[in-house]
Amino acid sequence: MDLVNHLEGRLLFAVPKKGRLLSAALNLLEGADIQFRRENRLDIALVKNLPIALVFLPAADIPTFVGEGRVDLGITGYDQVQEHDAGVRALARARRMSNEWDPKANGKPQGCETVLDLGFGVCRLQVQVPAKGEYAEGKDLIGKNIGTSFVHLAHEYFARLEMEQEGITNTTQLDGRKLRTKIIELSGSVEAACALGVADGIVDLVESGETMKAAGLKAIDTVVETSAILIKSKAPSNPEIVELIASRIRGVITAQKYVLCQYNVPRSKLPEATRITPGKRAATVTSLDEEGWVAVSAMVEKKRIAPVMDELVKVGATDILVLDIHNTR
Ligand SMILES: Nc1ncnc2c1ncn2[C@@H]1O[C@H](COP(=O)(O)OP(=O)(O)OP(=O)(O)O)[C@@H](O)[C@H]1O
Ligand SMILES: O=P(O)(O)OC[C@H]1O[C@H](OP(=O)(O)OP(=O)(O)O)[C@H](O)[C@@H]1O
Repeated sequence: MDLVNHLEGRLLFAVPKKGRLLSAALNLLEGADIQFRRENRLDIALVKNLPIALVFLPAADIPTFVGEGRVDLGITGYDQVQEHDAGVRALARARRMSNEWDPKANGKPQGCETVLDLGFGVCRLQVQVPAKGEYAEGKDLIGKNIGTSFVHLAHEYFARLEMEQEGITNTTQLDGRKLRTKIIELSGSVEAACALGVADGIVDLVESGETMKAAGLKAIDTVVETSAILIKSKAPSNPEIVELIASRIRGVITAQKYVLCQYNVPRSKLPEATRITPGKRAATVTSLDEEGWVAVSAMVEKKRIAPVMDELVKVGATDILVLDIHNTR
């Protein structure tokens, strides 16, 4: 089937085609009941049960497609959106410098908006240097070679440091600055750059720190803290479907974050117990057949459930059950 000719009237939703965000993004789609079958090697998949088409793109390109309004919705890293925005700022600066800048040139709304933090893909974009070397802070790298895939964020980071060093406080003077620090664009395995003599320092992502440690590097500063986000274009083709998808995904995320805690407690202890499990809005309290006892059910953050159960036992709760929540709205 020629999929491209079946896109008419469908909302386009970009999903990372590979890498760290792919499997969590696919889990979210499944949880939100977005049903599709992706043909081998095809980067477009029609959704069976909604007027949506999924477009599988590199995470780094998704902010461009969404920002230019070519795609309505997307899942990518906050770091990628920041890098894209820094690239747009760089282009605008270059145009201003060459007097080519025409603010009315593009009447269409540009840029993307964050709809939701998705809670996965959590890591930091950090400045890293050889662990045993002489560099201790970002400014020690001014004038040196920096390897990175995040060239625009690295450029802005070092431009700021250079300006600070020169006592310049007016950031508009970023325009037309020739950076003394050399930013070297690398597309992967950035950590190898120092050991191979390509760079004195790097700007790259760190999650557990294993890759950094294995490469004999240490972090000396953080440029951006990031996690996966749902973004939308400023003028989506169908705002109602965007809201529907956002609401379904929000429900899945909440379900993943919370468990349902149910227990019985003497009515006299109810105020203490509901202080421990206040619920999202409020705990649900029902009477039990047994005189003087009530049953309580409340949503509790998954990561807090063990201490919450300890506290409940202390105030006299019994028959405590913890249940997974499949979905919520
Ligand atoms: N170690 C990590 N832990 C958590 N999230 C990460 C990690 N590495 C990357 N990410 C997130 O996933 C996004 C995509 O990175 P990833 O390395 O998977 O890229 P990719 O699309 O496979 O491209 P590449 O070919 O450059 O590796 C990053 O922008 C970041 O938001
Ligand atoms: O702190 P850690 O848990 O070790 O994770 C950090 C690594 O993960 C990412 O790379 P990835 O493995 O996705 O491959 P890449 O280098 O090809 O981008 C990132 O670029 C780091 O190299």
